[in-house]
Amino acid sequence: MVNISEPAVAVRGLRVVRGRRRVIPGLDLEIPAGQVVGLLGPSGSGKSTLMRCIVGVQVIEAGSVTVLGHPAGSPALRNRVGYVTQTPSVYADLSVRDNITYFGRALGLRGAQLREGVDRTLDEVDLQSWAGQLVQDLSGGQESRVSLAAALVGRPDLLVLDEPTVGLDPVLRRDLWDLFRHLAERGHSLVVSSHVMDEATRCDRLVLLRDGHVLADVTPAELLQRTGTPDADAAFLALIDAEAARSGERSAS
Ligand SMILES: Nc1ncnc2c1ncn2[C@@H]1O[C@H](COP(=O)(O)OP(=O)(O)OP(=O)(O)O)[C@@H](O)[C@H]1O
Repeated sequence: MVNISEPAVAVRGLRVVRGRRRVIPGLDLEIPAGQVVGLLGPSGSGKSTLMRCIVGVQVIEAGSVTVLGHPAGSPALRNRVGYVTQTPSVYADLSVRDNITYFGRALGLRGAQLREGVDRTLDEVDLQSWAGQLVQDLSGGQESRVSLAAALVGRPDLLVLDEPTVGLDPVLRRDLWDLFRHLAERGHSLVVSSHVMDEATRCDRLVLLRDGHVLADVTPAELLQRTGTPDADAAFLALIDAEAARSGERSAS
């Protein structure tokens, strides 16, 4: 289990170039352990890039990313960090149960522990009744839940989820956010990206990104209080407007 007095993730002076663009120009951030932290921001703001840095699959230009006390991507983190990308990464020609069993086994689960882990995870992502179905015969939302299950089955200390609720109906979205909360209460740390601002209120903490910068790193209540707005959508727009006004003042002076 994670030591919750230490941050789950510490990012210092991070710079990342993708293609010819510096998409993260210098970012410092701490993600506390045992919380659900939302990574929010417009398309192209750098959410997926930052997540790739956290799981250690992104080449970085400068800076450091420390995860659970180790450099991101270290072998010591292999079984401790779960990552779900926007594109489902499971085997289309295997059943739902066989996929989750395969990933559980790869993470070292065996025997009764493996069977119980697979059943519990199928329940959590609400796929028990689809367990015998081939993944290629599932809907997009069901397939993305199989990907989530594959990451969940090993009970990683840190779960990094890139837009896990895209394409899901409101009931499933609510159930998944309840599951994230339940995992955080058990000491797991979660970083969840989203475009959907109303999901912000389900997080313990919010990191709002824009153009690879941290625009705000606050609790949902602080966000509304700071901006004097009624909801997260309006708050985000208020922060963007305030930043544009500041940079306008800087370039005029
Ligand atoms: N493979 C790549 N090569 C070059 N540039 C890239 C690549 N992937 C992403 N980028 C650029 O990096 C920037 C950040 O992209 P990123 O995918 O991290 O944003 P995002 O906030 O996750 O967006 P979205 O919400 O649309 O998924 C964008 O300007 C994007 O065009």
